[in-house]
Amino acid sequence: MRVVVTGTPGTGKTTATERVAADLDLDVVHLNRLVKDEGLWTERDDERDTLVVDLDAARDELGDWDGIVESHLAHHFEADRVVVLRCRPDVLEQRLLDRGEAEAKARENRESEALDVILGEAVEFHGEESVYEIDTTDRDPDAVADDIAAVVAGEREPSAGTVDFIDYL
Ligand SMILES: Nc1ncnc2c1ncn2[C@@H]1O[C@H](COP(=O)(O)OP(=O)(O)OP(=O)(O)O)[C@@H](O)[C@H]1O
Repeated sequence: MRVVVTGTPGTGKTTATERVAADLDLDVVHLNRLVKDEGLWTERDDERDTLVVDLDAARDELGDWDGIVESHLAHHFEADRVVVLRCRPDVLEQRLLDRGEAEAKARENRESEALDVILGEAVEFHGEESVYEIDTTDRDPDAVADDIAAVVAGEREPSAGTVDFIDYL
């Protein structure tokens, strides 16, 4: 079973999937770490202080994977189920600022979250029947991890478009 966990930076993918890995004894790939460790990028985006990921090289590196891949780019990979973590944009912006991100980056991600950018891509690439949206606002990481585990176990119905953050633009 291949499950990707995607979502705007700050929705809590790394935090929640670390707990799922511990609870379920599953392999979890944190793609951002793999990209850095293996040099799977093409250039540095100095303005955004990020690396431009080489998705083909990342696909090759992952090979015939099983378990969970976590990243805001994870929905670009083939998968059986696609979890999209969501967070109310003002809360998301604050989480990013608390994590030490630059104001411009926090604001950009707040706007992207309000516009459903990643959810839209996930549905476009995989179809609504494969997408599971989980709102992490006001929920602790263990509760989010339980919801992801329920997707892995096949105990949740697909859901997309269940949150509406457009008023937070
Ligand atoms: N459920 C939660 N409630 C409150 N804060 C959270 C929650 N999950 C994560 N956080 C905090 O929000 C910040 C972002 O979390 P995390 O790094 O897991 O997000 P991410 O989606 O993996 O981000 P990135 O895509 O940049 O790796 C961290 O400081 C983390 O401690």
